[in-house]
Parts: sequence; structure tokens; C-alpha cells
Amino acid sequence: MSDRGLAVDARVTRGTFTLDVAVRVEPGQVVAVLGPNGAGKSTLLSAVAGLTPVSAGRILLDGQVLDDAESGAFLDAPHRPVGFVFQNYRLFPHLSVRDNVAFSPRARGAGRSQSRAAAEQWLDRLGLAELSDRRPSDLSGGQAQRVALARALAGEPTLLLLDEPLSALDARTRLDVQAELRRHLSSFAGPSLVVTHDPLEALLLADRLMVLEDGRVVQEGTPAEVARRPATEYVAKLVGLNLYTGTADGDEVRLDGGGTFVVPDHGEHGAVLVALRPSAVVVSPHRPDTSSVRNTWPATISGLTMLTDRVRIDLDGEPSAVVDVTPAAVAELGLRPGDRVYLSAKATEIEVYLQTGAAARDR
Ligand SMILES: Nc1ncnc2c1ncn2[C@@H]1O[C@H](COP(=O)(O)OP(=O)(O)OP(=O)(O)O)[C@@H](O)[C@H]1O
Repeated sequence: MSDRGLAVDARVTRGTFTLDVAVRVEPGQVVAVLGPNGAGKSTLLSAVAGLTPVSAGRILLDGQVLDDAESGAFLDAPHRPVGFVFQNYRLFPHLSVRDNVAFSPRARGAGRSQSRAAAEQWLDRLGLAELSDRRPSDLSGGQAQRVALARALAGEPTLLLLDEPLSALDARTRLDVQAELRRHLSSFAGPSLVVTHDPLEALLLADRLMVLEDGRVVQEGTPAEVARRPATEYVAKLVGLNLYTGTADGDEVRLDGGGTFVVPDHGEHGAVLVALRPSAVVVSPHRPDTSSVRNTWPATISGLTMLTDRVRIDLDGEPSAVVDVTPAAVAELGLRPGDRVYLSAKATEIEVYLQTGAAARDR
């Protein structure tokens, strides 16, 4: 296995809490770290950033030891090639936007004029040039988020760490910034770790998901893998979402992976993301005969997983889907792997998100 990327195999102790994780993030890969409050997400970022030392094991980046409990090797935070976007951005209030961004190259030892030039370049690249002279207090939430990202990237980091990067934004701004952040993350050459509470954000931004509960990794995999076979009830609720990419044309969305959905017409055209909750899909052994249900398609059951109060059914079709039903429904309908069934979903249950520009990345 290549030693490029981030490799964490460590235990981190904070008071009575212990985080015990093993995770690898390849160069160019985005891993979303999900988990309930107190699961240890921030502790993980803090250890990788060098703000909390590991108590056992080690952390390597591109083969370089950042922290090794056994040998005692420890690279302190300012010397780690890490770009950090904090939850509330933590921009320096007394510095202009330009000087905030110039701070990163400066902290890495670049000269004053070189740092300013690097800052101008990154501000330009992120479309923020006209904000250069402003103070953080004169920025909107979305602008502050972009400046925080510019500051992280201006240090030319090898690794990006983002702690709830969009949680401070209102819902509308979040959608715009989300698409943009996804574009920046997908063009970043190194590994990225993104802590988030928001499953949709994780699905949109990340290639892989890692779920922490009580300081342990309970599940790791692609969003589709995790949604199909949720390891815990928390994971099932969290990623219980069918997500597709497609092309919208009024009230119709052609899905990239095959199939078409009729959706409420909000005048959307072009690349979109389509979300459908597993509990919003109805499974029938025969083609249903109802006019209010606008989408019906055949599918084959490929797996059934028992959750506490429901059964998650994994179905292959155009499109494939995960569907949640009651155990009683499974028994009544006699559902088994390999069965051919019909799925249906109301147009109003299907949420369509417009994706801007290059944000419609393949997945
Ligand atoms: N400085 C500290 N000293 C002692 N215990 C701490 C410290 N920081 C965090 N903890 C404890 O470590 C555990 C994990 O906290 P952490 O902030 O990593 O969780 P999290 O998953 O990021 O949670 P949240 O989603 O609420 O931010 C918690 O039980 C917390 O109380």
C-alpha cells in the first residue's frame, strides 16, 4: 500500500473520554466524519492538527510521522502542513480579509510581500478579490466561510481539515456554498477530512463516510455502502437517504444511472441532485394502480437488513434504492431477496437540488 495520504491509527485521551480510530484518507479523497454529539469528531481533527497529542499509536501524513506515542516523535501544530477551516471560521477580527488570508503563508515562513501576493491570488481564485480590504465583521456568513477556506488553502497545505464548515450558514446560503465547497474539495490534491452533523452535506461533499460513536468507528465506506447496510440505528437514520444525480427539464429528471422521475416543476433545468427518503417509497408485489403516485418502476430485492423498528430493503433497478418498511409489511408481502417488486414514490416526496457549474461531479 502506498504511504501517500493520511494514516491515523491512534488512541486519543481527553479527560475520561477515549477516541480509538484507524482511518486512511488517500490523496484527493474527501472523508466525512459523522457522529452524534460527543462522539469524538473534533477530538480526531484536533489530534490530526497537532492540538491534542495521541496517547497510543501514530499519525502519518505522506509517510511523515506527525505524532508517534511510542517513539515520542511529535510535529507541533504550526509545523504541520494542514489547512484548518473552523466551525465559526475564527477569522482575526482586527485584520483585513487580505491579511487574514496572508496569515497562513506567513505562518509557514513566507515573507510579507510574498504572503500578500499569495493571499491576493487565492482571494482572486475564490472570487473574493473585491472583499480584500474589508474586516471580518463586514462579511456575510457565506463570504466569511469562503475567506476561511481561502486562508486554509493559502498555506498550500498537504491536508485539509474542515470542522462543520457550513453549520453557521442559513439554509439558502448553505446550498450555494456547499456546491462551491464541493468543487474546491474535488480539485484539492491532498486528503480532506470534513466533520459534519448534516447527512446531506456529507453525501454531497464526501467520497467516503466514517461514522463515530462513543469514540469508536462504527462504520466506514462509500455513502451507498453505508446507506445499504447501516451498522447501527444511528447510522440508519443518518444516511437513510437515496441520492441521485441527473438532468432536470421542468417536471422531469433523467437520472444519470438510468431511470426518470417526475418531480414538482420549480423551473429547474440542468445538472441536479435528487434526494428521496427510504420511508417515502412504497413497495408493492404488483404494479400499483393509483393516479396520485406519479413514479412507478420495477426493481429486484438484493438485501434486507433488520433495524430496530423497520426493515431496510436494498433494491436494484433504474434507479436502485433503499426503502424502509415495517417488519409487518415484509411478512404480509412475503418479501425475499431476489423478488421482483414495484416501487413507487409521489412526485412531491422527491427533492431536487440544482447543482452549479462543475459541482456536478461524477460519483
Ligand atoms: N479539553 C477536553 N478535556 C476533557 N474532555 C474533553 C475535552 N474536549 C472534549 N472532551 C470530551 O471528549 C468527548 C468528545 O468530544 P468531541 O468534541 O471530540 O466530540 P464531537 O463528536 O466533536 O462532538 P460535537 O458534535 O458535540 O462537537 C466529549 O465527551 C467531551 O466532553
